[in-house]
Amino acid sequence: MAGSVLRVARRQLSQRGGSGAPILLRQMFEPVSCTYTYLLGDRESREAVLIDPVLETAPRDAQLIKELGLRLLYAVNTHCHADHITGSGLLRSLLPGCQSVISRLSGAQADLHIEDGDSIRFGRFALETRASPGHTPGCVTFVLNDHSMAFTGDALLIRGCGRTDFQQGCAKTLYHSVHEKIFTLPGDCLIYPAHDYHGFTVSTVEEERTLNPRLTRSCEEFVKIMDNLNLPKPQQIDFAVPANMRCGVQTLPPA
Ligand SMILES: N[C@@H](CCC(=O)N[C@@H](CCS)C(=O)NCC(=O)O)C(=O)O
Ligand SMILES: [Fe+2]
Repeated sequence: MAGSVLRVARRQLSQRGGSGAPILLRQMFEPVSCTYTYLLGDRESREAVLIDPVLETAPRDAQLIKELGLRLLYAVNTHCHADHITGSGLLRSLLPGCQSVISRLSGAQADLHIEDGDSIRFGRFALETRASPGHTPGCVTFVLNDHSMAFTGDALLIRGCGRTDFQQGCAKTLYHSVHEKIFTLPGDCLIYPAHDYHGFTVSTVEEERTLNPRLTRSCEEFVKIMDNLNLPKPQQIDFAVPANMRCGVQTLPPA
């Protein structure tokens, strides 16, 4: 009895932000590319960040941010997306004060370039940047500072992972990224991916560590699986990648 009460108390604590205060979290969906955009905010300071916005749904996101009385500091990208145009360039115009963010290794334009170990602060919270290359060389995973949730982009999907057959992808690199940068997080750490094609919304480190059909295999077997996915290329790749190298807009005016 005492043990179960303690476990519940621990879980409640871990679902709060690093400061002990509850974080504001919204998961939003863009149905054409099946992309999840995440809004995280500090209820006290009203500072917020948006992860992986999509061009077409950026006006929706901006409206929600205004309705909730939040101040968007950063529109961040987990990587240079191949299947949709990022909304980060449009959001910095719609919400003055917002800065676009992407990893330096992506080679893409943005107001701020981040690297492994960098923190993105908003109010009492912070997102730690963990380089998780393999799907692309510049992929990063964002981990809330209390390690209660991770935003894995396309490195780790629910029961899957990002493909490695374009944008200088590398299956062996992805395998090591997931095992070393994501599977080392606490088992009850929530996994929020950039996409889902099967109707799932969230997973945990423990679930993926034990049930992911690709990443529970050896590295050698994983590479074979990834070499034989034979997926059609994303419909928007030919114009999305060049656009995303420019933050999703033609020119990047001053922030
Ligand atoms: N049909 C979609 C593209 C689907 C796709 O290729 N998804 C990528 C992630 C976005 S770059 C992926 O890595 N998929 C892995 C998988 O196992 O499905 C479209 O045309 O946009
Ligand atoms: Fe991707």
